[in-house]
Amino acid sequence: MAKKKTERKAKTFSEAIGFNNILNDKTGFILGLILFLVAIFLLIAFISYFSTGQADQSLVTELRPGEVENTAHEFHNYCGSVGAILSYFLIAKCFGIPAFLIPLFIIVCGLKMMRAYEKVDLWKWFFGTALTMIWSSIMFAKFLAPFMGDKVFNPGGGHGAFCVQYMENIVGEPGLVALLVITMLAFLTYATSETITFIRKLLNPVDYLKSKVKFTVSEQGDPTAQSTNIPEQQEVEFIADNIPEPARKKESATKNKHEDEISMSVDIAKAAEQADSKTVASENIPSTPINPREPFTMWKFPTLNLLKEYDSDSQINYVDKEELEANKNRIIKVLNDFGVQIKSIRATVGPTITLYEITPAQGVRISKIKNLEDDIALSLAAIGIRIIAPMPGKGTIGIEVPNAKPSIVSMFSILNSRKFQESTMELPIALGKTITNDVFMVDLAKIPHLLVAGATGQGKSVGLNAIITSLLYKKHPNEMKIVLVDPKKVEFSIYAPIAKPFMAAVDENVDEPIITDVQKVVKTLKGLCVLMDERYDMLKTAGARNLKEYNQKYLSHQLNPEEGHEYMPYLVVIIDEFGDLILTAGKEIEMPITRIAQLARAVGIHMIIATQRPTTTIITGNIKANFPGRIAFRVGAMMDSRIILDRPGAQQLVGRGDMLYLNGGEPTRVQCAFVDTPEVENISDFIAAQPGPVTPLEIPEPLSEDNGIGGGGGLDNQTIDPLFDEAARAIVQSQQGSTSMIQRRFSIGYNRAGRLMDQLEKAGVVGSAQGSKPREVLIIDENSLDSLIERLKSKG
Ligand SMILES: Nc1ncnc2c1ncn2[C@@H]1O[C@H](COP(=O)(O)OP(=O)(O)OP(=O)(O)O)[C@@H](O)[C@H]1O
Repeated sequence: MAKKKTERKAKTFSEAIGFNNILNDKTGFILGLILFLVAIFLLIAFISYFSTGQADQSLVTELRPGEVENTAHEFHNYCGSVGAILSYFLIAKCFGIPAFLIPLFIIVCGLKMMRAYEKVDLWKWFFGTALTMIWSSIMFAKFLAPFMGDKVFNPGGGHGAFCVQYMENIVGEPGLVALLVITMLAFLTYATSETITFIRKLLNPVDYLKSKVKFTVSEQGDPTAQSTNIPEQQEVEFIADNIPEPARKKESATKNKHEDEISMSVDIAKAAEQADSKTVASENIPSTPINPREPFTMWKFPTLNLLKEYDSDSQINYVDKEELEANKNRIIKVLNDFGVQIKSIRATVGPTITLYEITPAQGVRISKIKNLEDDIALSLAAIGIRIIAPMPGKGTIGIEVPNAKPSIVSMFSILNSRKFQESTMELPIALGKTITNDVFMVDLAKIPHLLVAGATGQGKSVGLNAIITSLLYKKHPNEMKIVLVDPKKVEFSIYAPIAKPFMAAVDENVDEPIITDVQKVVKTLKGLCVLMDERYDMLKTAGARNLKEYNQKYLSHQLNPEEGHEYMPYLVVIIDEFGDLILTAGKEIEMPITRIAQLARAVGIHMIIATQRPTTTIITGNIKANFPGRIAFRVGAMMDSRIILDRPGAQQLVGRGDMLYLNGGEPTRVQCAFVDTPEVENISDFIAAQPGPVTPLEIPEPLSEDNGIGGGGGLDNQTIDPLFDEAARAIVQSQQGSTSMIQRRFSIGYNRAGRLMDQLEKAGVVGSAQGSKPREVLIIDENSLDSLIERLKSKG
């Protein structure tokens, strides 16, 4: 790819003619200035040629040695003998009047070299001026010459006159005229697609005029309404960007012509600002007294060449103007059919979808358009249409329509962006690109836990890989550890090489830290709960409120390592196919996950759980309450979307990494970055090849099999409330975990009922408090309760 880029670069005009080798800023400027002056000289000589050419003719055609010096002022041209000779050669001998395009092109070259107009594409100018000059020289020779009388030169020059003669001999006068018209049309069509529309209108003027008469846009009869939102130059920009013009599809005969009348402004998302370094993380040593990266201060972060570059990386989104126009017309038609008039329409082209933003005409209620959702979707006949009515914060309606040719958002383009490279987030996760082509990043440390769900094959695994990859590009092994749970056994095996530097595991798993066995998962999660408690104790003794504060204190020598203080890495726990685990191990899994999710944020433990089964048995109320960050890939049904995001929308995604990200507020549609298995393998091998930690970070063992969560861990039999059994039974029978119910039922005070609830939580009868809502009851029937109470008693 890099090679491709270089090849492409070498084709720029300046390089092709060797400008770049001689150009530094000053020489470029001086050369540009010289070119500029040469062009002005030529222009004066050319203009002067019109009046002096006849007088100089004989001198130039029969030039004798020494005459060039013009000592006796024989030449009349303002620019002397050189001006007379050049004008004669370029105008009379070559191109006639169109030779004026030569100094024009030289001026453009000069301005470019002076860096006054850096964005000028000299190749385009070269071909544009050369072709125009050749064509118009023939044209002038054919049509202008007869009117020029006895001028010394042919207006098309020697070249024009010769070509006219030559072609007329072969194809006659009509053939020559036809050739001139065809070449002109071809050139104009290439230069701007408006030519096609113009010719169409020209070919069918009656229909066009009829449509003009029929058309009314504004309900209120406001004649200016239709033109208010037609940013003309946007259209021009759009055309000038050289958008590929695929063959126009046959339009339906019944097409409503007035659709053409509402112009659409098109925003083509700009490419995200790219950085130019090879690595994305700063390798600078922090300026704290203790270096947290010791002893691996020479750690090299993965380089960008480990990732694959795609063609789409070097260009902005592919834009098919025909497609935009067709969609626009269909949207306007369907709305019109239902009596909804609109004022303006605006399209924003993203990597995989285009957002059409509609401003309804005055007096049209948004609810009316909202009711037409299905009709619009039906008329556009494409999957993945999402209607946002109204667009939050705007008075418009958004219709997201998938692009016929989506572009891949490569991990390379995301990690190479300035936004990612300059990010100071604690745990930066680069997810992909939004519709406006902005790199979409979130800080896992702030989310603080993420739920990822979507039907199978819609991009979940790629999404998890993108998350892990972005963390590996930014974090040092001392700063972050990962716990990977992979019941499918194959998804995360590519990360095996980074186990030692980057993973954490309980003692028995250190050799194979990627956990695939359910019992090991339970043990690891319980171990994480113990680690969490230990970290809390350390934070308490250090007087720190969270891991960041604690680490800062440690690094600035405010904590004594001999008292057990050490630098604490973030822990990211990633559980794939979380649904499978819940189905096999149930509450045993859910409870430690809930506990970690509730409490672990402050101590730097963050969780990402993924499932392809978005059902209420798997994504329970408890899970939802504790996983504020949600990512939904495409799902099969609206119900699934409601379970993941608390709203519909995910069923309308297009798949292949199209996702909705939600963390409070409104969901954002993001095209997930694509990272392929070979790329992840490259990164893993790169990391594994360097010196780093030799064993995974050890997670403490849970105290005993039953200890910890759900086994009555932390429940002190001495202080257990005498009403414990009865209260537990009342809760299980009513399946209602409410403190006020206990208060009422046993006529006890609020404090005692609260303590009882805490004990019931520790015993695993009810879940944790959820604000004012009743707690979730974790024991389904009395039999299970009896066995739990028996276990608690036997522990004594
Ligand atoms: N961001 C993306 N960009 C482009 N294509 C993608 C993207 N994400 C996924 N795909 C395509 O979709 C295919 C399936 O993706 P992936 O394996 O991530 O799905 P999944 O949801 O994890 O499936 P499963 O649940 O069966 O593991 C990929 O092989 C790839 O071709």
